[in-house]
Amino acid sequence: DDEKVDLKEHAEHFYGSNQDNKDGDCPESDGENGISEESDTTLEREKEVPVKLTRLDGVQVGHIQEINLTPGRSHSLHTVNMKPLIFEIPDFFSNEECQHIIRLGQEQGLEVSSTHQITADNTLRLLDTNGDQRLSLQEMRRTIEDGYDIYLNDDDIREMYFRLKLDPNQDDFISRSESSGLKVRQLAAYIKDLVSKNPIKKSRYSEQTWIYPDRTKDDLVAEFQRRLLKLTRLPEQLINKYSFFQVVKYGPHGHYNAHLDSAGDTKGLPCCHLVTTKKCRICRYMTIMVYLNDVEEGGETAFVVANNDTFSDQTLRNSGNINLNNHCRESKLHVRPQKGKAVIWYNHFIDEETGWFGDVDNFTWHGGCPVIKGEKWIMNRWICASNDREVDLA
Ligand SMILES: O=C(O)CCC(=O)C(=O)O
Ligand SMILES: [Fe+2]
Repeated sequence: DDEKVDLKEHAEHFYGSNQDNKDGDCPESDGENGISEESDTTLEREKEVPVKLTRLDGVQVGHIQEINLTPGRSHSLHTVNMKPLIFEIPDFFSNEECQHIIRLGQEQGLEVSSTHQITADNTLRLLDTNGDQRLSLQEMRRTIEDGYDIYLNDDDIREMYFRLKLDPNQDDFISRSESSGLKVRQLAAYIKDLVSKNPIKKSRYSEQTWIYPDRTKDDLVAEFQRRLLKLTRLPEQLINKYSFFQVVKYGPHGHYNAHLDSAGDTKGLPCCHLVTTKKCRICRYMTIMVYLNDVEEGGETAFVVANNDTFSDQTLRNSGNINLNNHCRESKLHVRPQKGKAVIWYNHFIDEETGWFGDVDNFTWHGGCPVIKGEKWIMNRWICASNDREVDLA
């Protein structure tokens, strides 16, 4: 799953700042003093008003709106949270529909989810964050998380030091001289071996498959597309293109550590859905996730920093709360899995000037808490957009 690698690589550097490249094709705005009195000119201008992205109005937490998504059935849209904006639709899928999607996934065959290839190349960056010329346990933990997307606790790290003879004086610090004996190749091999025996240490412990609506002549998949269009009221090009979705199964201990489903944009990288190169960023405007079964225990979707006053990438990473396998309860908001329930959120804001793809919403950091009992099936549908409205609407 290459794109997850990209998400991780790029996401880190990008949030927080707002340096969208807004020159070029930005439509002329009629600001306060640009309004013409002449009616024909006004008409002319109205024709040119560019299509905008839509964003449902949450109003306030607990707000319920009746919505019409499919003939003969009524649905309701519940506002779960405002920061970030999250909605739920109970019974978005009926029991039969959930079964049907699970079957589609099973028929296609699930594969182990992966986010990162552990390679023995020498790119590991030792994160001496406080610059004291030695690595604390926390700094080593962060080094391994960043380098390999593997989540260790202090005892795992001590065990690793012992096996690799990295910390002979056992003071829990890797000094400069100790780190000179650190062979990245050896470390990578150790981590690889540890994870093969202990997949629970991976950031994502699940199985998955992709379903492509255009290749799947399936009535429900087509119906799903229609429901999305009615729900989101987005231009249909956005719904019809890149319409593939993921079916995911978590077994006992299955989890997905916290992440953003999309990346920010300060380096001006192209969106991954528009290019075939690896140097790209994931551009997903919305996430629609549906629980396909009831989980006996655990498996909540956790929004790690929801409703915090401020967001800091470093604070989040140092807190250890990305590791939902160990820190699920520390998250600020939990959504309970419930068969057929859809959870919907916006990974990006709408850019005020362009009316199109804006900044990433850092408050959407989220993941799946460990399944304690039973299994958990979900489907993930992402609605992609980019900074180029013309390309998106083509
Ligand atoms: O399993 C969950 O609740 C969250 C899954 C998720 O965030 C993802 O697959 O991107
Ligand atoms: Fe996600």
